[in-house]
Amino acid sequence: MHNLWRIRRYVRPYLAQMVWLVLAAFAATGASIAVPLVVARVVDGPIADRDPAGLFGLGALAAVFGLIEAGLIFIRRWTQAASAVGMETTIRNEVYAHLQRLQIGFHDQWQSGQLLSRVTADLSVIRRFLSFGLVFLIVNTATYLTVVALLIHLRWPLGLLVAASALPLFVMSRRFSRAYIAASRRMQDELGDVATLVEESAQGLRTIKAFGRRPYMASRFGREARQLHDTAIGKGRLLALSSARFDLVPNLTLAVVLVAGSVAVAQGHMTLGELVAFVSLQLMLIWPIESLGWIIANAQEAMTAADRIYEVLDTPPSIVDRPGAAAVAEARGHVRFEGVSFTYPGTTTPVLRRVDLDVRPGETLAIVGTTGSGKTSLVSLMPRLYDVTTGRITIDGHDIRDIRLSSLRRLVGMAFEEPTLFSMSVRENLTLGRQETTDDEINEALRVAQADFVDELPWRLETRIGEQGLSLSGGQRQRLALARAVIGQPRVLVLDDPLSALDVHTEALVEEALARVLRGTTALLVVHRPSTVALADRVALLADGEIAAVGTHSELMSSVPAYRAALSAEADDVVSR
Ligand SMILES: Nc1ncnc2c1ncn2[C@@H]1O[C@H](COP(=O)(O)OP(=O)(O)OP(=O)(O)O)[C@@H](O)[C@H]1O
Repeated sequence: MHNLWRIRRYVRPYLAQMVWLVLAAFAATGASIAVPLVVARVVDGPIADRDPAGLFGLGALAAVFGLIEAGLIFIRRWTQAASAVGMETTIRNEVYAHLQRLQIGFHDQWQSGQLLSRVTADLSVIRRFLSFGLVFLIVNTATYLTVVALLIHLRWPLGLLVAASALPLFVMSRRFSRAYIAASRRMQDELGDVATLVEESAQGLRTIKAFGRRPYMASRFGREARQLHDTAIGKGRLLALSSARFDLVPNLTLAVVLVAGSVAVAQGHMTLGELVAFVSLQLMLIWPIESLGWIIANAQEAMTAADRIYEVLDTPPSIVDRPGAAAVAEARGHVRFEGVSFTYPGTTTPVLRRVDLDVRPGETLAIVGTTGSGKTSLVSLMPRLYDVTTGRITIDGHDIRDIRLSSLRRLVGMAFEEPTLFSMSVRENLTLGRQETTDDEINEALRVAQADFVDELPWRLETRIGEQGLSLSGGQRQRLALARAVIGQPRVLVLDDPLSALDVHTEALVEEALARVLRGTTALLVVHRPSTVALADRVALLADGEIAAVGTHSELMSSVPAYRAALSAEADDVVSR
């Protein structure tokens, strides 16, 4: 309940609209309550007196009330839709922005399908609650109380009987809500699991097909979908059973009222018109009671949805600007790792231990090591994708945690082994972090990355690339990612094996152009192939998370057998790939 209550912050801007719509709903209910009272007058007046002229006036009055009710319902529904969609959009934008702010460590630990279902399905549940559940909860409760008060006023013994029927309804609704909340949380979590599977399968479709794993994946998906189906059926059954029970109470009460009311009319304690009005009013209670099950269900779902959304929103981003962090406009690019150790969040074994490195301005340091030795982890610390666990990394003597993140990410350009391109134009992909880049700078970056294939694309820089750039080859994607990293000549360039998908000829061309870029910038270069090592001034050998040796390529070749082994193992690996 607490988290659902917190949603009120998003309701506040729409408070005036919400008040209007509740007032409209009240007025509409008032108009509909008035109709049975007019009918009572019709029965006891013109019908009993056989006065057709009187009938006309009261009939017109009932029609006016009917029209007013219809008009007010239109106003309510219209305002309702606009305000609820507005609130949903605001929350969705906030959750999305928060997800962007959260560190990579958070995303490592959360399945993307779970996040997806929170941003879509859970928010729709909250929208439904704000637009229907909440409004009907208020209006139906008020209708119920008003009608019961009127019934007691009309004929108190029968009215009290109707009021007493609220007791079993109360007991039933408590039981129902307890069972339903567990079922709805289970279903929302399972929905997230299914979304994760769909997303993974869409991304890994090629691998699945290539390994002939379609039947296996289909059966895995079938199992999850079946589970979701069973939970949904269980939830539906719970709702159906409760709705039937909720429905039974007013109908049984109605039967008792009809019998007792007829006796009262026969004994002259009540007029026929009063009985008609009583029964008509009592019929008006059926919808508020029937809808009780649905409203409780909707409120429970909204509570679990709010819990799930706040699980994300309440996770504070851990990689943020420190208080007093400053922008660094000009840097020479002197990079130092001082006693750096790093353990991935949520794990206990350090993947980097006591790493000390000194990369002078303009120097290129290659990082070599066997697979799993921690190369990617090491370079990921540079743009603060993760923060060091102990020790520090400095640029020109500033701890990178004391540099504003926006400034740091301008100083540091990065290309990953797995290049991610977005469903946008080549230009937008290239200038992702630097919108102000000129065409000349873009062309220069494309030249360095040997990405002249862009000229042959149908709309050159404006060509949209498919989802994740799938319509490009692996090598083409890598070259675009490399161009993106070198654009604007960042002071520190971090390249995590950016040439792995290139053929030998293209690689040689890229290396040649890259050599010129590297002269003007400090670079950390994760390298697998001996040929790429030539780009570096010095090499650091990483073994099992520790720096085993630092020196020039020829020094290490001649004096460190582990270096020779690491490079030849990588070379073998490349050949076998
Ligand atoms: N997100 C993560 N969470 C937990 N552990 C991780 C994560 N990413 C990598 N690791 C672990 O950290 C260690 C170092 O991985 P890393 O990717 O840095 O090695 P690498 O030298 O770059 O390997 P490769 O040459 O295969 O790319 C490995 O044992 C890996 O299992």
